[in-house]
Parts: sequence; C-alpha cells; structure tokens
Amino acid sequence: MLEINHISKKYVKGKETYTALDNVSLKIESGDFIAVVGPSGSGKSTLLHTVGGLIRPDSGQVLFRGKSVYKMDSHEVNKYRRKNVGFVFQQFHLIPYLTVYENIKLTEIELENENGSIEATLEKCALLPLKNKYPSELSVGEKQRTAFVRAIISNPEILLADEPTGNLDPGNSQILMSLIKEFRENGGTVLLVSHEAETTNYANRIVTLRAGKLL
Ligand SMILES: Nc1ncnc2c1ncn2[C@@H]1O[C@H](COP(=O)(O)OP(=O)(O)OP(=O)(O)O)[C@@H](O)[C@H]1O
Repeated sequence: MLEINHISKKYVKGKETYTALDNVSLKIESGDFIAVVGPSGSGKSTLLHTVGGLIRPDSGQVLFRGKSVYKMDSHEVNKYRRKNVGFVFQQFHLIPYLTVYENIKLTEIELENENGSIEATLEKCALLPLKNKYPSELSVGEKQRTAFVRAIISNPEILLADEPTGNLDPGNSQILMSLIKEFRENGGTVLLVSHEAETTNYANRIVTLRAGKLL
C-alpha cells in the first residue's frame, strides 16, 4: 500500500547539518502494524511526517498505491493527508478554543450516510458526555482519545502515531492502544513510533532506526 523508497532528509541549521534519514526504504502492506523504535534523534518523527506528506525528503520517494506523494500537486497532497492519513501526536495538538466535538468536526470530511458517526465514535471512546468540553477541561487520557477520534473519523487507511502514549499513565495507555488495535482489526494500517515495550507488543513488525538508517 505504501512504499518508502530510498528516502534521505537533512536539516541545515546555520553551519550545522543534521542527517535525519539516510537512504531509508520500507514497505507497508495494508493491515500492517509497524512499530518504529530507535534512540532519540534517530529520525523516527521525520520518517512518520515524511510518510504523512508533511516533510518533503531531499531524495527518494513515498509511493501511496503506486502514486508518488511528493510529485502530487498541492491539491492532491492535501487530499492524500485528509482522506488517507490520520495523525496522533504525543502532544495531542487539539485546538484550545474548540470543544471536543468541534475539534473532531473540523477534520471530518463529508461522507455519505455518516450522520451521527462522530457521536457513535465518541460513545465508543467514552467521550460522549464530554463532547461540549474544551481541551483545558479534559484529563490527558481524554485529550488523547479526542485526538484519536479526530485522526480516525474520516476512515483513513493509515494511522500515523508519534509516541501517542508518551504523556499517558499505564491505564490510559492501555485504553488508547486497545482503540488503535480495534482500528487495525477493522482494516486499518498503523505506523507507530514508540519507546515503550508495551506499545510495540501490538505490532506485527518492529523496525529500528539508528542515526537515520534503518537497521
Ligand atoms: N526542524 C529541524 N531543524 C533542524 N534539525 C532538526 C529538525 N527536526 C529534527 N532535526 C534533527 O534531525 C534528527 C532527527 O530528528 P527526529 O525528530 O526525526 O528524531 P526522533 O527519532 O523522532 O527523536 P525523538 O525520539 O527524540 O523524538 C535529530 O538530530 C534532530 O535534532
């Protein structure tokens, strides 16, 4: 479904150059749950963002169903991000002045016969009674579940999760991981960056990055 072919990415800051990805190739099949592990600064987040159409690599290609994401025009790449990819980040990135419901509604794309799908998904994630609350009024677990619902509400094919349990206690981590597992059981594909062994246990494949290289 997704092919990452020989991608490299360097960041240049003043006179310093940081090699984030060095000739990385990875094939992601539909239904995969791939965990990306590696030391801090090894390029994990850069890889995830590159797959999500957010960071253009210096060289190499990301192919989604055979189509090169970074050769798409801006309209197409926006569509790829909105329709095919869902993101969950360690820091939630909820909009502070929108309620739970509004944060989710903002990213939902119009789907046929989907009236009520936000409510149903909120219910499943134990968030329905909180739908009119603002992020500042939520616990961290509730914030991350809101971010998860936002990520999956438009039925993306792939969920990109960057340390999604990094700020959660063990109980909330387990709840979130069960939801991610269910997303996969319903046909989704997952690419997840994590340091935590309990999280990588859900994966069918674990890949390691070190200094931008896939081992
Ligand atoms: N915007 C940027 N400008 C300059 N250097 C950057 C930038 N973003 C990342 N880097 C550098 O690129 C390398 C890879 O960063 P990246 O965030 O992808 O690593 P990571 O494995 O996700 O790290 P962590 O586990 O600490 O989140 C690091 O050396 C980092 O300092």
